[in-house]
Amino acid sequence: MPSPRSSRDRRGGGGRPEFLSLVSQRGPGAPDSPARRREAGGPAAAALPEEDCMKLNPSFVGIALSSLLAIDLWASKRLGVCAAEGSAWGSARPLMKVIEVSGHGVPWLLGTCYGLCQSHSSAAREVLLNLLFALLLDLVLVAVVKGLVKRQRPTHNKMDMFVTISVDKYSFPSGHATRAALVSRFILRHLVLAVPLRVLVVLWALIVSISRVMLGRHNMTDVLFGLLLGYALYSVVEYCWLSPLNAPALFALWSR
Ligand SMILES: CC(C)=CCC/C(C)=C/COP(=O)(O)O
Repeated sequence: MPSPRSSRDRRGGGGRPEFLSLVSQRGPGAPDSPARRREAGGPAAAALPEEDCMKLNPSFVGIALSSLLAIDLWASKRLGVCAAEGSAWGSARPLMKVIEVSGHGVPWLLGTCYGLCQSHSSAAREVLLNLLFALLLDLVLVAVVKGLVKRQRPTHNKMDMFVTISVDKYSFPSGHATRAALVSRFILRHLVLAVPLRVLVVLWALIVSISRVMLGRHNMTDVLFGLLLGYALYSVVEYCWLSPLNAPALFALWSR
């Protein structure tokens, strides 16, 4: 049984805690250092503790991720050809900014609310109410992820965007890309459109997404993740689909 004295000794003289730095614990002269164990020989000598091995060899996943991020930064900078008026495709910047507005939250929210006020059929009301729910869910989700990840926008981005909120200083994921994927999937599922129009909807989503990198607003990974998130979010919206049966109060608000 350990004596009261020995436990006091471990804490250092006078009852004060004793601090052990990693250097004194792991230095070559330290009693339990790997080097000492190797010198001492014996079966346990060659086996390094797992934590030491991990420090010496950065993991493969870590290297792969940092390489991917480096490629992302490099390629996104090269593709940011409309990032400023003086950039390689600077003359296309005004057109890119029109495309940017076409995927912005404000026109989509206002347009959906306007449609709701004008709709006379219960089917249109149901679809538009769910579109409004989808757009709001998207805004909240993107804001939460941006706030958690806090990835800065590319250094070549000029922050001259139309109506932003505080988290929009961050870039991961691209809110325009999530909205483009979500809205286009929604439209393709709930609007009866001729094939050329369906193709146009898909093209619009792709152009909005590509324009984020060309304008220098985002890195490619922000946009790719945004597209995946928006696509997945549509499935959530469909799963929680609002109808007069499960949300009668909401539908009563818009019926006349
Ligand atoms: C203020 C409202 C209603 C929406 C903000 C829309 C917006 C500015 C999103 C940012 O998009 P990116 O992340 O693609 O730059």
